[in-house]
Amino acid sequence: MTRVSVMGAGAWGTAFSLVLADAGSEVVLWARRPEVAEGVNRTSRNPGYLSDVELPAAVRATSDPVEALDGAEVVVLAVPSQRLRESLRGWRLPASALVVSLAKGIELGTDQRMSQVIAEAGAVHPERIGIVTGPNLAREIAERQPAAAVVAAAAEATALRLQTVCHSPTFRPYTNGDVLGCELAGATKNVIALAVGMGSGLGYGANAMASVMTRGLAETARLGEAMGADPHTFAGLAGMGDLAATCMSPLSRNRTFGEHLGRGLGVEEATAVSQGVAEGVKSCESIADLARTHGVDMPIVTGVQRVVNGALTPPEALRLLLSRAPKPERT
Ligand SMILES: NC(=O)c1ccc[n+]([C@@H]2O[C@H](COP(=O)([O-])OP(=O)(O)OC[C@H]3O[C@@H](n4cnc5c(N)ncnc54)[C@H](O)[C@@H]3O)[C@@H](O)[C@H]2O)c1
Ligand SMILES: O=P(O)(O)OC[C@H](O)CO
Repeated sequence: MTRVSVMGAGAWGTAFSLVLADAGSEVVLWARRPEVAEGVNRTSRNPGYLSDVELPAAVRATSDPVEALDGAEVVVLAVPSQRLRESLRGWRLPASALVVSLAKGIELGTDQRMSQVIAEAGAVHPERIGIVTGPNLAREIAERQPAAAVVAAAAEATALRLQTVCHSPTFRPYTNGDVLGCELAGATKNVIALAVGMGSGLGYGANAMASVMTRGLAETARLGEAMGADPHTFAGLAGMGDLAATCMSPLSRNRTFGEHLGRGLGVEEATAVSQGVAEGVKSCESIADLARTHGVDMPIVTGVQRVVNGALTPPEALRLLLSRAPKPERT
């Protein structure tokens, strides 16, 4: 039985703990708040997130990171992207453990992907790092609805080991060696979902949604190719798959946040009425920066960034997108 630590007891850390336990691992879930850890141990439910979901007996919790990490063969990092570096600085990861990121974001200020933050701040060799991504809305996963996912790692042995560790009767992970492409796709789809949400908040329907999704994927793939990713990644689960789930589902925090903006709320007001982290609100800045650095045109990401910064309203951003010079689809 593999001993896995899940560091972060939010919606996805909690749901993924259930997957790992269903796949046969012994899981220790680290929660920042002692009352959350105590609640998990006493009631087999996380009082803070998905509180109606009963967790398997193989999941126990602690608020002590040293206890959580003790003896872990696999460490799963489930804190928001912008909090990963500071979290890693406070933890001592077991020397030989595989380290997996669940976060979908790009770090502000450094423009680093999560695997890069783990290598740098956690002093972990890239061969021991993996990520899990794909169309995985936490609520559906916790209800054991079927889903596929991607386990990406530079080292094939790492990807295969992690695939085994999280392959449950309802969760089907595929391996992928393109860590860069998978991470870019996961972070950028959150920004595209904000744009789709804005369109929905403005009252637009399926045509607008499909147009933003498709052109959003085109600009994501452009950035990926410029940075050296495999173009096929963007048509797969980490790309098209996750984009579709996030943009279409009312469960998505990013899409919902965008809807609030589209209905006229400001970023602070939308944050106040939102539950859980909408990663795209921060990552739009770092992805727009990556686009500038690599000379890639990303009009949807840039439009979202300008709305988030308060430079444009959603209707103004839409008008700008539609008034761009006409061009062939494949440029
Ligand atoms: N919820 C989903 O459906 C889902 C699915 C796939 C991937 N993800 C990704 O997983 C990551 C985590 O998302 P989530 O849904 O669990 O978020 P969440 O908002 O539900 O929970 C975030 C967790 O991080 C903790 N946290 C917040 N600030 C922290 C800090 N400064 N230091 C340490 N811990 C802190 C919170 O206490 C909480 O336990 C995000 O990058 C998200 O994009 C989420
Ligand atoms: O709720 P969101 O918008 O963070 O999306 C959740 C997942 O990333 C979907 O795969």
